[in-house]
Amino acid sequence: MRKLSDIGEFGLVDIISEEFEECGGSITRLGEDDCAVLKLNGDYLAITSDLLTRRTHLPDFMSFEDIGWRSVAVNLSDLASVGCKPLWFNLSMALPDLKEREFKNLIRGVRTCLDKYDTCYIGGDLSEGSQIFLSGTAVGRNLYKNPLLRSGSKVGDFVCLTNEIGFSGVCLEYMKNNITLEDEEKQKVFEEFSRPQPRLEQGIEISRDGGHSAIDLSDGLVFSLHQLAEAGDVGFEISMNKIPINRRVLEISERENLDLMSLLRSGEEYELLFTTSNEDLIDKIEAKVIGRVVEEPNVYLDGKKIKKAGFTHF
Ligand SMILES: Nc1ncnc2c1ncn2[C@@H]1O[C@H](COP(=O)(O)OP(=O)(O)O)[C@@H](O)[C@H]1O
Ligand SMILES: Cc1ncc(C[n+]2csc(CCOP(=O)(O)OP(=O)(O)O)c2C)c(N)n1
Ligand SMILES: [Mg+2]
Repeated sequence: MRKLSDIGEFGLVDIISEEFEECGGSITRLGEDDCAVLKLNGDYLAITSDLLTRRTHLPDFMSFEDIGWRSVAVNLSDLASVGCKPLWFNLSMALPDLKEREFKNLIRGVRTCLDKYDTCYIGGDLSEGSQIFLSGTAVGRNLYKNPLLRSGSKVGDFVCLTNEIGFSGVCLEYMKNNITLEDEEKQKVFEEFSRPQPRLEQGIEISRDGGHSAIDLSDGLVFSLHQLAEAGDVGFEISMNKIPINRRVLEISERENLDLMSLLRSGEEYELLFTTSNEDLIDKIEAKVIGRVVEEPNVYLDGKKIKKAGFTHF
């Protein structure tokens, strides 16, 4: 009998999807987008859940405040990727017997992130547990009746990223392979990892100014390119030299002999990958064009197909 690790995260989502009919009011299908998007009285609402566990998502260098921040940010990033403004947030927690101060710091991190993005805390649940386990749920609304779905890419569109990437990959290399980082580099890498910035402003502008599709990079650039291309039944032609890898990341990679492709697969980054034909939008939000949408399915990097690989659970 197969076990979950033989089936993998996406196989498991398929098993769940087979069990349920399409849901009235939902314009997304189970497993296909970063959020469920629901049409209600002419409005588009988005709802998403993302969870964090100590072993998989929360390295020891993170403070309790960082952990609280991150539990909100990863959920708001999903709302950003469908171009929705966050409204409400709910957090369920299983916790070991922490010190009161640690718990208060965690909650302060939650509050700081919610305040930054003008989102209201509305409830949750608490249980004791052997390890930290935080499951957030966020609800948002699309102001422009143009929720960004993964399926919307059009041939000829520009393929874009909202900002530079790369720190999460360096962080993973540091933790897995113990690469050498100077103190200041280490501090920057840890900070970038601990405080992801959901790209809500850009996501909302992309939706307003006619963006066609979007996804966040939580599973890594390479994986997300494949997911976005597949969902739109199109292909992407990407130029390696256009991918905006942070200058300091490049310096570290060169010095430590890191493989750039593995950095692009690392995941746990929260920039948006999106498609649009609107060059004014790209200029306005200072997005970086990394390639074009083409008819031929698959993802081509400098003309060569790249394998769909990234982080998956189980
Ligand atoms: N337990 C589940 N039940 C139904 N759908 C799920 C479940 N877990 C994941 N999914 C769906 O699979 C897709 C990918 O999930 P996830 O990796 O969490 O998305 P994201 O990377 O955008 O946070 C989403 O559409 C999500 O709703
Ligand atoms: C510092 C660090 N540790 C571990 C990883 C490996 N990793 C890549 S993606 C990922 C989890 C992605 O989060 P997930 O729970 O799939 O988020 P979602 O896609 O649901 O938003 C992990 C642990 C990493 N990239 N960086
Ligand atoms: Mg995932």
